[in-house]
Amino acid sequence: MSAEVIYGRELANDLRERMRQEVSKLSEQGVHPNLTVIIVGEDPASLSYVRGKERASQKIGMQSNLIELPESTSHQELLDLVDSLNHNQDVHGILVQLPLPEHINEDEVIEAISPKKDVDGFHPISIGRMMAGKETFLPCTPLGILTMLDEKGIEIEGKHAVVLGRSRIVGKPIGQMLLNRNATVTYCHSKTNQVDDILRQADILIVAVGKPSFIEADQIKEGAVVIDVGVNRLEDGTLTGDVDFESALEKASYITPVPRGVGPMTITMLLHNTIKAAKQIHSVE
Ligand SMILES: Nc1nc2c(c(=O)[nH]1)N[C@@H](CN(C=O)c1ccc(C(=O)N[C@@H](CCC(=O)O)C(=O)O)cc1)CN2
Repeated sequence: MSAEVIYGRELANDLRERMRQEVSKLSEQGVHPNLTVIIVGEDPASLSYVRGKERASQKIGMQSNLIELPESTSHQELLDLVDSLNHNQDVHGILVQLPLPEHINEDEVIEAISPKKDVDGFHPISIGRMMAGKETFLPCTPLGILTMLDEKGIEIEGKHAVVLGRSRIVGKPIGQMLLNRNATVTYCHSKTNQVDDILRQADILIVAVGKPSFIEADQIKEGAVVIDVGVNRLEDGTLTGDVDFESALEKASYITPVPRGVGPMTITMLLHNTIKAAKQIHSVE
């Protein structure tokens, strides 16, 4: 078998074109969706992601503010900034780029963001609503993954989905979101026993561990759908996923590449959530 490769980049481009039209319609109604992104410090990867978010927003005609703060910014200064953005009527989406420097308490900062503007979907209220299966902002990477599966017509209900990784951004929420769609979900992590036996049972395998080529073909069930969320920069500067793409290609039915797979969908879903926030705040359709 040779898997079909799911290119998130292509789907992201189609979706962003539709969003561009939506933003233009909203502007005619006097609503100008605004995404404000805060970055603290100068981590090169994070800087590149936030600039990507700014570019993507501007390309679809959305207003975007990028606030770059020095590493020395205090916890209180960041909380005060978030508070002022919560009260700023012109701002619809607030995103604080993670990770934050160690002296800042990430949880407190996330909890300070108004749930109405929580376009990352990381606020405990958003997470709680997601767990209850209620309408809310869903975290961008998992939402991008579900959108890719749906776009390909891949059945989720009744399937055994195995999630390797339990991060706040990807692992935990994607498992819950697949459960909400009636998949049978198993989480695996660094302390899981006999992990390979579990991985080989996966109809849908989500890998988000941040270790280059961690998963090889012999850990994958024949015909599985393999979603690679890893973004690992190698010493030679190339980017690779958590899955050994070439060998997995022969075993899977569908597979996402790195780059051009899940990554571009993350930013696309952020734009989607910001448009949704603007519509909700202004009560327009
Ligand atoms: N507040 C948040 N912080 C972080 C998030 C998040 O969703 N919200 N996710 C990650 C980083 N991230 C977005 O912020 C992100 C990672 C990767 C990509 C992406 O498009 N990857 C490309 C390759 C890009 C490259 O060449 O480096 C791909 O996979 O094709 C987008 C966004 C952590 N922090």
